[in-house]
Amino acid sequence: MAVDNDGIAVVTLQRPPVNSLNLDLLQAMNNTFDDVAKNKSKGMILTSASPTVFSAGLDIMEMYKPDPKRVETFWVTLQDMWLKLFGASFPTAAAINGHAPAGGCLIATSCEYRVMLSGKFTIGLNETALGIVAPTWFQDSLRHTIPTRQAEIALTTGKMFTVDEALKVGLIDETAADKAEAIEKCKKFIKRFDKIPSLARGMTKQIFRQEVLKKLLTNRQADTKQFLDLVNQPKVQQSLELYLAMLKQKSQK
Ligand SMILES: CC/C=C\C/C=C\C/C=C\C/C=C/C(=O)SCCNC(=O)CCNC(=O)[C@H](O)C(C)(C)COP(=O)(O)OP(=O)(O)OC[C@H]1O[C@@H](n2cnc3c(N)ncnc32)[C@H](O)[C@@H]1OP(=O)(O)O
Repeated sequence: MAVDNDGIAVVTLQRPPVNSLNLDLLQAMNNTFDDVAKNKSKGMILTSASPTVFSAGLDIMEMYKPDPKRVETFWVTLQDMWLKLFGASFPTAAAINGHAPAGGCLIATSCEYRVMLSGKFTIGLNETALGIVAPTWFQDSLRHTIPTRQAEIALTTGKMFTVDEALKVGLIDETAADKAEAIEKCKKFIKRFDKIPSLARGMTKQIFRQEVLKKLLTNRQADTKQFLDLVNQPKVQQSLELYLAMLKQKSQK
């Protein structure tokens, strides 16, 4: 992860090849978010070092034949990451310079503003298409971004939106021709708060988001248990094995 700081922290996800979210990356993100808060940055922009993938979502290897202690830590660290990002009092934006499926879409929708590169990229919560259920807080992040009806249809169909579709439904706010332009547009969004007192801004955001945050905070243990029960089901392990094989086969073509 690289952080450039000119008052606005640009945090670059840098875990080749596809920025899949494993325990180490999630821990690094949490430390970085804490630093951004401590350094009193004006705001934070999340982007990717990959030219084609913002993030491929959760690292499936963390869930396939998992070590019991590690997979639990993995999930709790993912919950922490979401609580810190969705609940950040400082302004957040995502410069989405590539595909953003599942957990990649979760990161983007946890931010306050999204600029995505024009091109053949897709973004969405595709969980149902994989035969799994997007956790409540994944669903809430989408519902917080696009109208409820479109969110329900997108979630139940596991829809991956093209850039044009994402713009039309409000899943992204703007498009950009390249990464530099996407970052500039995100900076412009964050600079809109230059004349707004930061305490009032931060508290307003937290009040606006508190219902959704509280849902996970009061249900963390049940949410973790639900995930662990699901991930340890033989049928889910079988699906993960097939999915990994499919991804591998595709990457070797
Ligand atoms: C499936 C989970 C089932 C049950 C778990 C139970 C509960 C789940 C709870 C929470 C919800 C889950 C949220 C998630 O985020 S699950 C992850 C969903 N992600 C995806 O479906 C994306 C999969 N990847 C892709 O579609 C493409 O890789 C992508 C479009 C992002 C990029 O394509 P590109 O052509 O650029 O790269 P590839 O050649 O496909 O991949 C390169 C390399 O990376 C490996 N890879 C890709 N994605 C993942 C991943 N998410 N985790 C681990 N590894 C991944 C891929 O296999 C290739 O590896 P290799 O062959 O070794 O080079």
